[in-house]
Amino acid sequence: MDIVYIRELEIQTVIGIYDWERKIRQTVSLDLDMATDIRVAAQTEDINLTLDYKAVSKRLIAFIEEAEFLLIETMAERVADIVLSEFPVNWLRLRLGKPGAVTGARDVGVIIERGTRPAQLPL
Ligand SMILES: Nc1nc2c(c(=O)[nH]1)N=C([C@H](O)[C@@H](O)CO)CN2
Repeated sequence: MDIVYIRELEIQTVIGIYDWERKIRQTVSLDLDMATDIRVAAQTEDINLTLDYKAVSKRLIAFIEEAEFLLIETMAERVADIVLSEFPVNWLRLRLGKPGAVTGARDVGVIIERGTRPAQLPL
């Protein structure tokens, strides 16, 4: 199994549990590893026969920009649901970070894996 990935996709959104956070937009940063099979696309050079990382990115930007979650956990679960249900992906690993949310830390966040992990995928 192969991986199509997105790294450090930064999106502005309303996110957070505190009153002041409900009044501003903050940046979330997203890394996504998506298990798929790239071999047919590699042979044909047909974008329609692979997982289009631009299409995934545009869908997630549109969703997250409109969202107003309290917790990044909730956002992460919803993002995973979208990717698994709308794109040809059986398994994913998502890192969702909120850079600058904790003084002294560059980034904080969650990492989740969802779907059926391909047997030959290394840890
Ligand atoms: N596990 C989590 N911890 C915290 C979250 C969160 O979404 N998940 N959120 C906050 C606050 O919104 C924080 O980011 C404000 O600086 C605190 N902890």
